[in-house]
Amino acid sequence: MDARQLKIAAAQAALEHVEDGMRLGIGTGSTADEFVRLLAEKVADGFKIQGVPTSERTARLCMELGVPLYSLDDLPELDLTIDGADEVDGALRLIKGGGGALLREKIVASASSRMIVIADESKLVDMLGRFPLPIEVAQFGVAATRIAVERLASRLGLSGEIALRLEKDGAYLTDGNHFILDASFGRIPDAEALANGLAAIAGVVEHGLFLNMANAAIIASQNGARTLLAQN
Ligand SMILES: O=C(CO)[C@H](O)[C@H](O)COP(=O)(O)O
Repeated sequence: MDARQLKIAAAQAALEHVEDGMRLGIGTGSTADEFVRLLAEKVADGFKIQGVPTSERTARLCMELGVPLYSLDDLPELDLTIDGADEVDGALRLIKGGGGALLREKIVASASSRMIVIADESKLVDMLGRFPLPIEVAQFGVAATRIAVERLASRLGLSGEIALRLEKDGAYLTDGNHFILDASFGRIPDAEALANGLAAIAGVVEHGLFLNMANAAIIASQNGARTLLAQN
């Protein structure tokens, strides 16, 4: 299986957890896109779901393919969210936000009774931190926020570049009109301390550490898709 087929395998396995009539959070990224394509085929066959997208990108794809969408304000309590991840550790703690949708992804996952992560095995790590941690920050005072993040990192014994995410026309802007700082700290031994510290910084809107959120992760490899369950 090539990289795309692995994503499709994970998405296909996740679809088995989606029941007729569910209120469904729909994630963002290339793996989540495969899930949307498979879901759209079921919807075309008469399967009923109410979807809440985690980004404008996912909303566009859903609309193009006929997946019914609602806003989270219309459907503030969801049954299940299916989303990708940039990293997954053995305790199903995640780094998310590579696609820039971390704030909406975290809000939607938090509004869901269950979250299932879909990924290929390249995303599995023994400790979070190989992937740069996305931190969504207010545009106002970004230099001061970055210094506050650096000081926090140093208190926790972490170091590494903290880079403003760029795209071709300048700084990358999230759907909420915020900037992203990508923090290359390397291995993060105490993800809880980092998450708590980031949450306490005024300019930080949200960070990409998703701790105690995923109930299951469906990991696709050449041997098929296997499901890891959270211990909580
Ligand atoms: O967090 C995300 C977007 O903000 C994505 O879930 C994450 O980046 C994984 O994307 P992909 O499936 O393309 O590897």
